[in-house]
Amino acid sequence: IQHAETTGTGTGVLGDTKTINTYEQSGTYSLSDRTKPMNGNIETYDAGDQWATGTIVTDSDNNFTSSRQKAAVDAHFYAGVVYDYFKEEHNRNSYDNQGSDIISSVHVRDQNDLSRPWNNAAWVGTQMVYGDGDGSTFTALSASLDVVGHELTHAVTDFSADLVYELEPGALNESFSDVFGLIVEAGYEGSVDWLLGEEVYTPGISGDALRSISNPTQYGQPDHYDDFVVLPNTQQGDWGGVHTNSGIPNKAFYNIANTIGLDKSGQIYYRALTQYLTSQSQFIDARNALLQSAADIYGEDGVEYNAIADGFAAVGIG
Ligand SMILES: CCCCC[C@H](S)C(=O)N[C@@H](Cc1ccccc1)C(=O)N[C@@H](C)C(=O)O
Ligand SMILES: [Ca+2]
Ligand SMILES: [Ca+2]
Ligand SMILES: [Zn+2]
Repeated sequence: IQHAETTGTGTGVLGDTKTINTYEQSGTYSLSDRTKPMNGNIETYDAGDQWATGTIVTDSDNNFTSSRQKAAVDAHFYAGVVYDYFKEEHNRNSYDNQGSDIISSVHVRDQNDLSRPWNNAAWVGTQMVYGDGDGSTFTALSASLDVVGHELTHAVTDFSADLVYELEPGALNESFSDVFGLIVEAGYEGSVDWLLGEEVYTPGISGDALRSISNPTQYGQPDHYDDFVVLPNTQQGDWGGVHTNSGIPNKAFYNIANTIGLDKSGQIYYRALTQYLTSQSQFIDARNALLQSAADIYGEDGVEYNAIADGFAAVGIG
């Protein structure tokens, strides 16, 4: 059978044209990127408005330009960008450092409410899933690189620190996903916006975002440990407010990155996530893990080390 790695074009959710890595088999093209030094591939599926993996997205002419294909084009392309970041910046081969498949599904609906579009995206332990958004709160979430970076970082976390998704460890889990989502986006776009989800949040309102790293309180998150929000450790309570209290370590990251830059911060944060943090790490443990990582890489009591001590002290930690 004839088959080959091919290069196609696609239209993204926001109307942009992207060049994508596809795979041709017997005249049909699919969203399977086999160009990376992985054991698996980067593959993108259409869940058919269910909570499912679905079927791999295919096209007859290698131009993925239909309306239904747009979210898949973005999920596929941005998964490759995030793969490249972890490989090039941290020499990590996919989320598990074993080169495993990176699978994404778009047009996913919430397992608890299949009746309407899903205003979210997630890592479900085996793959990324993206909702279409209802068009008011969100547009299709794969259209934003910081979302894709956020979700794939959850996979990295699961295969390293494995921070439990509740209370302070859960807020750290969320914060590390925001941190690397932001760093990947800044590296790709050439400048940092300190915002999360601005490209997909409230398509009818310009200039807003789901979260701000530089000013968490702008979107209802605390930016100091004194303002930690106690919520029930239940699904309704967002597992103790993991998306709320992530504002505290997010602000610490802003303080640090604003002092020593995103590249050094990324190296320190990656080392802490993969070498020192564990499933029950609390905010103070993250501070200490980041201090140790900075000392390992840049030396005890260096500018980087002190930026971390100061950045966390400013949010009431350490
Ligand atoms: C299974 C359901 C819960 C999963 C929550 C996922 S990990 C998550 O945190 N998703 C991000 C999506 C995102 C990321 C970056 C920028 C914008 C939006 C998230 O923050 N979801 C919000 C809406 C939430 O779940 O409260
Ligand atoms: Ca952003
Ligand atoms: Ca908006
Ligand atoms: Zn998350």
